[in-house]
Parts: sequence; C-alpha cells; structure tokens
Amino acid sequence: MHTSGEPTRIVVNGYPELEGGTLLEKRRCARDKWDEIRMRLMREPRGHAEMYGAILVQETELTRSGEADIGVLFCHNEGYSTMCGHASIGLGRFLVDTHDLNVFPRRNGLVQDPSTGFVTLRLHAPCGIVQLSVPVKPDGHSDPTRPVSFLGVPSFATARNLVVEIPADKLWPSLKATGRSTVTLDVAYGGAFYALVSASELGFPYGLRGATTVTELDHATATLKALLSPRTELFVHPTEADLTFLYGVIVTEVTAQQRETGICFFADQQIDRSPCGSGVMARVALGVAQGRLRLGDTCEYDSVVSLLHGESGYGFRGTAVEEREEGVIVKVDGRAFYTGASSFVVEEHDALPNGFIVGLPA
Ligand SMILES: O=C([O-])C1=[NH+]CCC1
Repeated sequence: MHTSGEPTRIVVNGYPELEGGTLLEKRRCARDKWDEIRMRLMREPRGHAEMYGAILVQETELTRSGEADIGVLFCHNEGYSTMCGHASIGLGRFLVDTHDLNVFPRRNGLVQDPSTGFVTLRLHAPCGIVQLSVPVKPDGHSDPTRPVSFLGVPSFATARNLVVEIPADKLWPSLKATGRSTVTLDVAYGGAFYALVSASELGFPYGLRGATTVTELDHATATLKALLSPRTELFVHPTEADLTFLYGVIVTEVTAQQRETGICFFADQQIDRSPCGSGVMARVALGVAQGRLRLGDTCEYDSVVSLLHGESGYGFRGTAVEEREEGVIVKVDGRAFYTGASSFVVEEHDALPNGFIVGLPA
C-alpha cells in the first residue's frame, strides 16, 4: 500500500514465529535472529532504499489481554521503528478488508459503529496501542474516499528552543551564508522521538519550496542527528528503554494559519513521502506545549509529495484531542491506497540473498 506516496509493504505470510512474550521482545528477536528477511524485503532488488514495511504479529501481551486486536513491527532501510502513522493508516484499511483469518484471526470480532459507519480496531505497535477508525462502505469493505484516522499514544515535548552548535567543518552552505553557526530546534515524542527544526532556522529563507536542495537538507539533518543522538537525556521514554533514541529529524515550514509543510528524514536518512503520522503527533504535542495549539485545534500537514497534489485531503490532519498526565492524545487522519500484492523468493545460488543499497556496504 501507499499513504500519501509513502510505501508500506505488509508481510502477511511466510514470516517465522518470533520468540518472546512481549511485542518488544519479539522486536528484538526479529532484529537479532531474522534481520535478513527485513533486508531482503526492504533492499534492492526486491525493495529500494526508501522502502517501508509492516510485519504482522498475531499474538502479543496486549492481544492476549484483549486490549489489542493484532500486533505489528515496523521496519525500514536500517531496522525496526517504534511507531509509524502512515503504515498504521494503510494497515487500518488492509485489516478491515482482509477476511483471511490466518492473516487476521480477530477480523470477525471487529465491530462497525452503525451511526458512523466506521470500524474501530486496536493495533499494538512497539510504542503502545494505536486505535484506528476505518471508514467502511455498506458492502463491508474499507472506503478509500474517506480518511482513516487513529488516536496515537501520549505525545510530549522533551526540549524546546534547544541551541545546537554546528562544528565549522559540518556547516552547510545555506547556514554558512547566514553567518550563524548555531541552529535552534525542539525535540518531541509521537511514538518515536523527533528533532523538529524550521527550514528558515537551517538557513533556507524561502522554506522548503525555495532553492533548497535535498542534498543540503540531507547533510543538515544527518549532521543534527549525529550531534543530538548521543544526548540521550533528550529522548528518555518514561517506561521503555527500547524507545529511547532519536528516530528522525523533521524540517518544518508554516505555510498558513494551522497549516505546515515538512520533510522527515528518518532511519538511515530515508525521506518520508507522507507527512509522517508519528511526526504529526510530535508536532501537535509541541504546538500544545508552546501554546500555539489548544485542545480541539486541527492543523493540516503536507509533505513535499502531498504538496504536489494541490487538492486537499492528500496530506494528514492532526488534532489535539485530550491532555493526559503522560502527554497529549493526538488524532491523525490520512488516506492510503493499495498498490498490489507480491511474493518474493531467494534462490539458493543467489549471490545477493540479502539485497543491497547502492552506496552502503551490503
Ligand atoms: O508516518 C509515520 O509515522 C512515519 N513514516 C515513515 C517514518 C515514520
């Protein structure tokens, strides 16, 4: 599937049983014991450097307790993430549409709200429960003309107006041209930790649509990620050590009242083609912390791809729904579409069984 242009390759069959009782233990098992499967599905020639995946996990500690309907592990060019909004939106449609009980045993237990026509399903992601609301047509299939929405895990800001000094040998031309050697940014959590920095702060006065090159953006965000990642005090998750790391850097640009564009560099400098749902959770939580957004406020988020589709409804919307002690509950909505179904093989004599990414060691 794709969500505003960002792919989600949903693994529905053939993946081995993961050891471990909890989803986070299963995530470690996937990483430590079966990572070649991720590489084969994400990398060339079966995938590409920007591929994204979702591995369905039938049983977790929260499906056993009845708090979730199915588990998922998200994966990408570098490893396994803790939250993914664009993939959750695609999974919402897919899980409602699949009637194969080997793929989704709890499909028949889903309840459709007759008043709204939406089916609710609870996805257990490594960061916690993502509660999806999927619009359904009278024939019981998901409705591609209306957005899927989800309520994310409590999201919060961990640093505001953080000044980062850029070493002279790492300065990029647009920042050097400003005469500055510092960048001021924020850090927030939306199921994963992001550094959030405006395009103008990086030295791009005309924002993301100006003469900004992806190469310079890539260098700037990779530099910031390398400088910030060792500062783990910025990414402390209240309960899970597995979630304590900087996942991405999002370059933002306010384009109108409660409307933003952004480009998210995540994992090994992958670029999210979607507005990045977990990033939207983090950005809304930051907006509430800064007093820019109040409960009930909705902000529109575009990506460099959804901007190309001028019509509305191709970006994501983020709404601050509830403020809890642990953080802000954000509702995110967006649209996903099917792109096809595939089967993949690796023959015994294939000299590149785990694929490759041009420019990176195999
Ligand atoms: O939508 C999302 O949260 C993300 N898409 C790719 C990285 C995270």
